Amino acid sequence: MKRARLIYNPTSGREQIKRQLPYILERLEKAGYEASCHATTGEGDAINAARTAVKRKYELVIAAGGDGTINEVVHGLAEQEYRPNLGIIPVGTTNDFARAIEVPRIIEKACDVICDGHQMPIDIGKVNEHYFINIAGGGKLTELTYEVPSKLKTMLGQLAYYLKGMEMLPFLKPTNVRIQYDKEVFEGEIMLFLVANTNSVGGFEKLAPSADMSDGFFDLIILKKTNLAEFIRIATLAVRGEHINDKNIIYTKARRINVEVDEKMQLNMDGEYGGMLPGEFLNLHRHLNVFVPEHIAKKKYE
Ligand SMILES: Nc1ncnc2c1ncn2[C@@H]1O[C@H](COP(=O)(O)OP(=O)(O)OP(=O)(O)O)[C@@H](O)[C@H]1O
Repeated sequence: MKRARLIYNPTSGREQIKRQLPYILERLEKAGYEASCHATTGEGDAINAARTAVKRKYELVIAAGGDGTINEVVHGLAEQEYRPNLGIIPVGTTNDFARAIEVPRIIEKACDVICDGHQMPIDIGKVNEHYFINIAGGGKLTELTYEVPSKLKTMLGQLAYYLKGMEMLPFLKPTNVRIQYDKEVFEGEIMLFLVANTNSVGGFEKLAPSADMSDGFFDLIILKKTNLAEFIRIATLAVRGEHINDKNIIYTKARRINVEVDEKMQLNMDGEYGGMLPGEFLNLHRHLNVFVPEHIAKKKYE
């Protein structure tokens, strides 16, 4: 019999997952899985729970939580040779990745997606020893995000927050970097760079309009040094996806991106702290099989 392990964060979002556990486990059993679950206890625990599920050779691992929990589960699976299929139940405050693959935030419907059994092979990003499934990035702006008390989780969700809270903007400072992407190089001062695997980032659904999560490429966005007025203008354009042709933006596809920095720079991965730069971003092509709605799987992959 196939076995499924549900890894859930009991503190995610509005904490509705706990009440729904019997329902989820029953749905999995009906779909032919022997199902069990693990409640995460704090930072890093979902990584260990995913590693254990790999060791025990589960066929399916389900991450239930926000982007933080999903990132940790992806980390625990992606580093292994044997990788169970991944299901997502989006019950977090922010679920950009679930939105990218169109998994609904309603638990019953997310269970339908898993139990219907349509899968899609998804690229995973790796930088140094960290993994991401949605987006990574760096720059002073992304460092400021950790100081935001409201804990809006993804970087650009926080950018939108900053744009509302204008008092943060004067703190935006450019950083000197050398970014090598495939055979090209950018050297100079930037406000931020983003390495996107999907086009769904904190409400900016057109930030990386041509991102394709299984083409083997990242969408790289570099925002060069700008003044405050230009920065706000470009952020406004980004809402409509009209930033990509701006002279201050480099927008391109790349498989391998190497970032060198003058000063130390923090890395943001799927909205969480992801270690320090310098680093090399590698695209692990079609590295994880993820359950998606039928119409998404049919579009390209079946
Ligand atoms: N039992 C727990 N108690 C407190 N924190 C936890 C627990 N389990 C996991 N966490 C932490 O919660 C973080 C955020 O989780 P996640 O992204 O799933 O939820 P979220 O609802 O989107 O986030 P948040 O409530 O922080 O806005 C995880 O990265 C993890 O480190």
